[in-house]
Amino acid sequence: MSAESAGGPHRYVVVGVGAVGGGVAALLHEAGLDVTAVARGEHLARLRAEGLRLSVGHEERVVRLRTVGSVGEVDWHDETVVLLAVKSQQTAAVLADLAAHAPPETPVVCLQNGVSNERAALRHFAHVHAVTVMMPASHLAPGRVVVHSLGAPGLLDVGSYPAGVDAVDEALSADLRAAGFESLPRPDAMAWKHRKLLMNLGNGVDAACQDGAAAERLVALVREEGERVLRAAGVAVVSREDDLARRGELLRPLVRRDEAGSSTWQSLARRTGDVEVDHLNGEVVLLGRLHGVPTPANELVQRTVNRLARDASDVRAMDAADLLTVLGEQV
Ligand SMILES: NC(=O)C1=CN([C@@H]2O[C@H](COP(=O)(O)OP(=O)(O)OC[C@H]3O[C@@H](n4cnc5c(N)ncnc54)[C@H](OP(=O)(O)O)[C@@H]3O)[C@@H](O)[C@H]2O)C=CC1
Ligand SMILES: CC(C)(CO)C(=O)C(=O)O
Repeated sequence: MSAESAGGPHRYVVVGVGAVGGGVAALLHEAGLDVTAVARGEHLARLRAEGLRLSVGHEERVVRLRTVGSVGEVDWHDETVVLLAVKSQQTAAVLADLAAHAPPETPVVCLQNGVSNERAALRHFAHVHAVTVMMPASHLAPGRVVVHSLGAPGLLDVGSYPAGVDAVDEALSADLRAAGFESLPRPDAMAWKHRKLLMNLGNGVDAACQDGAAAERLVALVREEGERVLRAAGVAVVSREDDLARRGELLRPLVRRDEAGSSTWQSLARRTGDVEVDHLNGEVVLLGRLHGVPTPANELVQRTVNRLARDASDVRAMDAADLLTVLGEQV
């Protein structure tokens, strides 16, 4: 626990140590926090054999994390906090596993995009927390994580789900600050996550389509639908201005477009076979259906990106102009 921390000491179990989870686990570990990483496959083998090759900004080093191959191998304690950092389509399987092994009072923190993970976690665990993840990072090869920021490695504001701030939020936020992140406890974390959701509606287009004016138009369409749907659903969303003010110049990402795109681009680039789009554009589609708002652009992006993932297609192989034509739109 950091000296600043309140409500601890905490032991962090990070489930999913890819771009975000790997970066957070490594930096918390380097700050002296007790961290266990849960990984799988070739990534797990590399972490055990060679450690995590971590780049942050221009610096690179190897970080030796305590690593296990499943949550069943974790030595669970009362003070354990789970940081869930898998893609949203992987959450259900992880939660089922966690429910079988972790004590039910374990706090579960969703270090993820989208807004569906917290609700899913609450079916199994009474204490769920939400983090708005502003952290451009990539994990494109086993054993390797790159944090693309020249400023703070990430901006990770924390709050209780569905609302409020408790001692776990305060302690986690302090530990994240001790690890170099920018972080504040926030009682309205989900309003921030809904603003982030609107931004992430562009992830699928970034993964599927070449850059250019047509892609920009398609992103604008999915976001306009998203704004309309959230308004119709009466969901609280922080303003674009507040979001921009919070980001300020804190991150200064160094992402090179040829090296890593959005997290959905990375899933497609790694040919993982599945993508997060059902929990990003699919969230807008779901809310649209519940509230009688048409969402053709989000439906098309959802279907298209799922198909590309299933077919293990190349990234950015499509021309967004073709998708605009399907929608009866043009640049
Ligand atoms: N990357 C980024 O820049 C950002 C990502 N985010 C969000 O953060 C969340 C995590 O994304 P990201 O870090 O990119 O994802 P990654 O795919 O890079 O990392 C997820 C890791 O979890 C592993 N995993 C999945 N299921 C299990 C399991 N059951 N047991 C152990 N390990 C498992 C994956 O393994 P495998 O590869 O085998 O599937 C992978 O190594 C997402 O919600 C994303 O949208 C938010 C902001 C920025
Ligand atoms: C880094 C960022 C903001 C945009 O690409 C992101 O959230 C993601 O990749 O999912």
